Amino acid sequence: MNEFWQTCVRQLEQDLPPQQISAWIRPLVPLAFDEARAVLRVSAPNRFKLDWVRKNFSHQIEQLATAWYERPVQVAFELASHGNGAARGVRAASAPAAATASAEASAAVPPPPASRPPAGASAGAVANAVAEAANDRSRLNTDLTFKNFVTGKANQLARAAALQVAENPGVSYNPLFLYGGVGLGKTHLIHAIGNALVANGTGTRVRYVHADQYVSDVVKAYQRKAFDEFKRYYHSLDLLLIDDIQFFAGKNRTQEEFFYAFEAMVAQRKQIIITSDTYPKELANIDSRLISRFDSGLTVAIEPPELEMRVAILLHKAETEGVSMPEEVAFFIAKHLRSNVRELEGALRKVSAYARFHGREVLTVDVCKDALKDLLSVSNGQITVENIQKTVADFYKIKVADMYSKRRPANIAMPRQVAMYLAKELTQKSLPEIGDLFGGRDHTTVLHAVRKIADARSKQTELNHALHVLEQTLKG
Ligand SMILES: Nc1ncnc2c1ncn2[C@@H]1O[C@H](COP(=O)(O)OP(=O)(O)OP(=O)(O)O)[C@@H](O)[C@H]1O
Repeated sequence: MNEFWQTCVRQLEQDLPPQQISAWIRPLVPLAFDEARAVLRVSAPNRFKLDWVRKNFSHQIEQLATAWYERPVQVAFELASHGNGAARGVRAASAPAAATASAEASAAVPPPPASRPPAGASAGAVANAVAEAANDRSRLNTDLTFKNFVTGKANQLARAAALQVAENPGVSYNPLFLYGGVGLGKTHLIHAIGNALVANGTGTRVRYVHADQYVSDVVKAYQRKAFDEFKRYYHSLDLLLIDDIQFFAGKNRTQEEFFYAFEAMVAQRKQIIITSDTYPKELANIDSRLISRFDSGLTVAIEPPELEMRVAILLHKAETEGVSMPEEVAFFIAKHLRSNVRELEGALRKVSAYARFHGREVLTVDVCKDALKDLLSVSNGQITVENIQKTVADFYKIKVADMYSKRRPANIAMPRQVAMYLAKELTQKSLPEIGDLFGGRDHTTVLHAVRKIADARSKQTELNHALHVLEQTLKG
């Protein structure tokens, strides 16, 4: 297993910039490989790193492990405990080190105050230790700041609102509700707000929590009958950043607890910032009193970046990672990859690893074409009806098959009509051809859909916004 791990790290070093290797990969410790279940256990030094690595690198590590062991391998991340030999990744002076005896133990328990730095430490070291402890408690990622958040038309409103909240927490917009599709920078922006407040040095108690984690904190508080402690902790925060709130769907007890925390915090002018993949009223299986609270502050969308912004993001990321990228190369990538920033980051990593591996010092369009062959073949070419059907189905979270099916419940019929409207608007296909591609429907059905959506779009702001996002995603 150790041999695998060394090879795995070496391979990741080819694909990822050095900062990411030292921040996320080096602190991981392989614990054991369970032959029977084909599970590789890997520990991370704290909850934040664990969540981040699980979200961003587990796929790559699993692929490497699968290739090494020559069968599908699953990677199970867990928090380092003092006993599992991974403690070297845990900062001795940081508060959570004391609290993370096991993965679960720290979850519902409020982190203790920062422990005293060791005697004899310099003032700078003390400040660093305190800042590190604050960051560990807050689960903030210090790499995600306003400074490295590229702004454009798609996110300028969200960024302005975020800056405003960072300057006047609890006063201006409470809650701030940010919504948008995957990989568009919602998480980045809320960490930036948290980091800005921690950097003020006013001792603001900040906590970033993914909605999934909050749900599991509620479950653990339940199991341990520790609700008072749970409440005291969440209600005592000055800033709560809660990511991907759509994961509260159907979790009634979690919603109830969150409702109390929300009311308590807002009444005391403590700031709450929420992200979601959709705007409040569109959230499914969330209590209506919560939805109305979510909408009571400021709700702002982050939209997919337009071409120039995608170029700016690529150039910025390339520069920070020490990759020299000519503008024409950035334009080439940005023209072909249109959906989100995470996809652009992945492309940049691929291109630079490919260039390094093949000894190509200068990135050219030809290098990109080779390096991104797989990605480009998927996104290449004109807008097709199939592409529209898939994009609309993803957006409304229905099955692509429902685009052709005869089912007619409203949650399917409306997206299908939207897809027909976009097919008419964005492709050269005739009404009968579109009808055929939607499960052999008559051209009058398509015409009806096109007229209906065009009319509704002019009257309903939310629909107009959704269509704008879809058009942007499809056209780039
Ligand atoms: N405007 C931006 N400038 C610089 N980097 C960005 C920008 N927007 C997004 N990113 C980067 O893109 C990646 C994905 O962003 P992030 O995780 O914030 O997306 P998200 O909207 O929270 O997505 P999800 O809903 O999937 O969690 C991150 O590495 C983030 O730093």
